[in-house]
Amino acid sequence: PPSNFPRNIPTIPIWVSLLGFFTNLDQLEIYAQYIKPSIAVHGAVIYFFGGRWNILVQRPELLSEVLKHEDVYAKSGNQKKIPYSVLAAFTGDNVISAHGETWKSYRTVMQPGLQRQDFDFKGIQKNAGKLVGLMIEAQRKLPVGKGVMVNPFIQRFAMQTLGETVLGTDFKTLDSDTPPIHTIHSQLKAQIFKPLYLVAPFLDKFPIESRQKARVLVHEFENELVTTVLEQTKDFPEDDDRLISLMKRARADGTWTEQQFRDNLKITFIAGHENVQQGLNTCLYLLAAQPALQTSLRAEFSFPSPDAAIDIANMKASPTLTSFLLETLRLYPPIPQLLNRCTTTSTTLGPSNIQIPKDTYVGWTATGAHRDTAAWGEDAAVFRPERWGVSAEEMHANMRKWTARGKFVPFHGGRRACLGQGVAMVELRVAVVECLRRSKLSLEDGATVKFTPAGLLAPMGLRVRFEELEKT
Ligand code: HEM
Repeated sequence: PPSNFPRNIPTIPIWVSLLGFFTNLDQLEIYAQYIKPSIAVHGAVIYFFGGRWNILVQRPELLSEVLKHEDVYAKSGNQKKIPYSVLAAFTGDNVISAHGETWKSYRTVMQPGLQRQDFDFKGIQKNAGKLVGLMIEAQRKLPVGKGVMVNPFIQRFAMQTLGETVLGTDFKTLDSDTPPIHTIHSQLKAQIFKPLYLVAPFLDKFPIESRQKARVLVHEFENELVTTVLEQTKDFPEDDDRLISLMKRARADGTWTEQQFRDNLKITFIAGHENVQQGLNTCLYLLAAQPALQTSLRAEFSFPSPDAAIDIANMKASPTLTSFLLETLRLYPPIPQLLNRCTTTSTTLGPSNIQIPKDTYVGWTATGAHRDTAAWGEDAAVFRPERWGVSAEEMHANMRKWTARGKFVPFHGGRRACLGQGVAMVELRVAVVECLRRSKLSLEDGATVKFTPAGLLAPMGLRVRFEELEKT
């Protein structure tokens, strides 16, 4: 690491960042074996990622300090950090990665559209119903004992729901498994999240054939997305207050440039479906592995008829469902690590005075903060929903308190907290309840589940068996 990096925290050897590439360890195993022993003691470590050395923080007190001082730890996304990379072309300059006045202009336009209270919950339920129907149908075609590969179905659900809920667009991903946006995006993702390029993005400076193809895919994806959304929303009324209409008005009145509109549309599509997708994958894994949990969740809901609408208020008040989701997001945060802040001045972090020079990338491991034994107790790595409290009210209060303290940060916190948290939680609640009301879930016998080696955190290639329940 550079000579001006802090001396009082350890350095994780560079090869640890490459383990996901040349071993079959998943990122939870890599964290537990190679990062935790140092970071748990010192609260932060020096860590190689994204082609540079960074300061990676775990201890919640340090993390909340970073989140609070946004002027010192300024957002600096891929477009600034690795502008030449395929990843930067994919995500562009957007509401998640921008800083200062540019970010404010993005957030001012988008916040009212994303934090509405009147989303189409019936639409989410309809999609969740289709998702479960597709998975049950796939199960019927499999030999006894085999399970359905759930990720492709969940991805289609997450894209469709995002499209209808916030972009006013029917991507048709639940009616066909090969709509263009789904196909291009799947091909692109296979390229983008290769661990080697996440760790060493400077390789994108070289004329590597697969990366050049990935760049072409990025353009195809952007054009397909923009064209589909604009076509489907062209007749929306002038004063419409859905997110997409607010974004189109910002483009038309010059608040945003054409590229800013495109980049923010892309990031809404990406962040709006992928994180939910990975979160739901993990939910199905944990449910399938714990039949008793399914029984208690099922007992919490009663449905007067198979088509009865799900009552969202009832779901929020449900302690078993709430604690299940919070505990899932704690142990398996879909965004497990982020290194996208850069110091605007030299600074000192925490009581042990970690001296950080100007222009240093700082980030955190949510995996680590969520499993920090000083913050969560000796059983921090154990799935124990009861830790959230007794009533749903108490659980929500704990969530807010623990987010403010930096110990529960799946949606991060402070001014830059996720704008889609409300929608995401509703999607997860509805999808979980729909799955349980229609089926019993189990893992294939002897299945060993591994998580992703890098990037978003989720079980890889998860197969779940669905046993259809009698309609009540
Ligand atoms: C389980 C699902 C989700 C998770 C775990 C999640 C997580 C996060 C995290 C960790 C951040 C902070 C990123 C950073 O600091 O660099 C973030 C920001 C953001 N998320 Fe989400 N997200 C989820 C769903 C969604 C959805 C469904 C949408 C939109 C429909 C969304 C829109 C956003 C936006 C716009 C921001 C930027 C906020 C800002 O900086 O002003 N997210 N999300």
